[in-house]
Amino acid sequence: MNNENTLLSIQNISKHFNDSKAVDGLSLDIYENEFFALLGSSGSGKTTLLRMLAGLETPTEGQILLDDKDMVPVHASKRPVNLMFQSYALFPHMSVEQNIAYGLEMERMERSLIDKKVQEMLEIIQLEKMAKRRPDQLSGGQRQRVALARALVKKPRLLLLDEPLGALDKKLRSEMQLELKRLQHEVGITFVIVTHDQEEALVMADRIAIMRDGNLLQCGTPQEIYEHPKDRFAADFIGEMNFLPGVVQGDSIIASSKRKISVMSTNGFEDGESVVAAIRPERMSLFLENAENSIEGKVHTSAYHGMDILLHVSTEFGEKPISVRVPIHSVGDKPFKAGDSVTLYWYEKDTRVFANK
Ligand SMILES: Nc1ncnc2c1ncn2[C@@H]1O[C@H](COP(=O)(O)OP(=O)(O)OP(=O)(O)O)[C@@H](O)[C@H]1O
Repeated sequence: MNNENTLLSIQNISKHFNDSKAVDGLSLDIYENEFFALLGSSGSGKTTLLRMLAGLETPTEGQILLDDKDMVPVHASKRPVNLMFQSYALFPHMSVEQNIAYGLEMERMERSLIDKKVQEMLEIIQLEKMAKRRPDQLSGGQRQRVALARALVKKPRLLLLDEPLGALDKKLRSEMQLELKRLQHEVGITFVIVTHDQEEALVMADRIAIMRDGNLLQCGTPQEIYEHPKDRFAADFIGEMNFLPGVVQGDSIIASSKRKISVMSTNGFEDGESVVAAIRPERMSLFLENAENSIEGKVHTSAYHGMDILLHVSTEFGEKPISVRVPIHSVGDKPFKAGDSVTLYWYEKDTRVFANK
């Protein structure tokens, strides 16, 4: 975890390509020893920002301070920063240890020191026994670890990773997410990772920045962002969310069916304003004591997911069925059929309120 010393301060940075504003006046601080994720949909400017940090793209305006020094005038090769691409770009004719040693040899480092550093990295990535193999004799996950070792052996202040797990299959991907986190912790170097996969960002990052249209929509810990998304877009982007439309009245929301939805806070909205009440599917339940909110409905579809059953329930709250995740242990092996009557319960503390737009 970070100790909240600022390592990198991005100040009002922009990159305009002709008339397209890829990054547009973005400011952000990244801490020492932090695992930071830039998350956003395609075209939101993540890669452009990363490339500016690496020195592969010159900002139209703004500053990038690393250890209080402006990096913008500094050539990519002179920055204490390393960028790892999705295609690991290992040298196919070289062994694992030669691949890791390459950057240090280019610096003409003394042989014994190179050997020591390579050995250290091999231990960290747990591939000591495969030091003599060539990349084509390794699995995808092992190749990935070699690429990481190669990027880390020169001990950059900052490691930038652009969709590093994009090429891996789902199972290996989740293994490598944990492995990357472990590695980052062990080497104590700040990682900035670009991903469009919200689950990946939640699992790996100490903090996440959600980017939208070249700017920062929200920045916070995974829990802050999941529990308190800034607006409807962020709520929809991270995890799943039900949105029930209505208008504010006092400290409640009145749905179009006139039914009252209790909320903890109307989030600054005034009486009569058009809003949505937002509730995550796993925070709704078929059995919940003392829940302030409930609604009857009919099962529209039911899908078995192993850990839980995902129900889509038609209610008076609108055309779109409400999604509910029902843990298997709470229903046993009792199947649901379309048309079954159910009642959904949820607490007001789990209900957020956003503008309806
Ligand atoms: N070299 C370029 N010339 C012109 N426009 C560009 C260039 N690079 C990026 N853009 C534009 O800038 C915007 C942001 O692109 P960027 O690649 O940074 O987004 P991204 O969030 O990384 O998307 P993805 O997840 O698809 O890679 C896009 O509209 C893109 O078309």
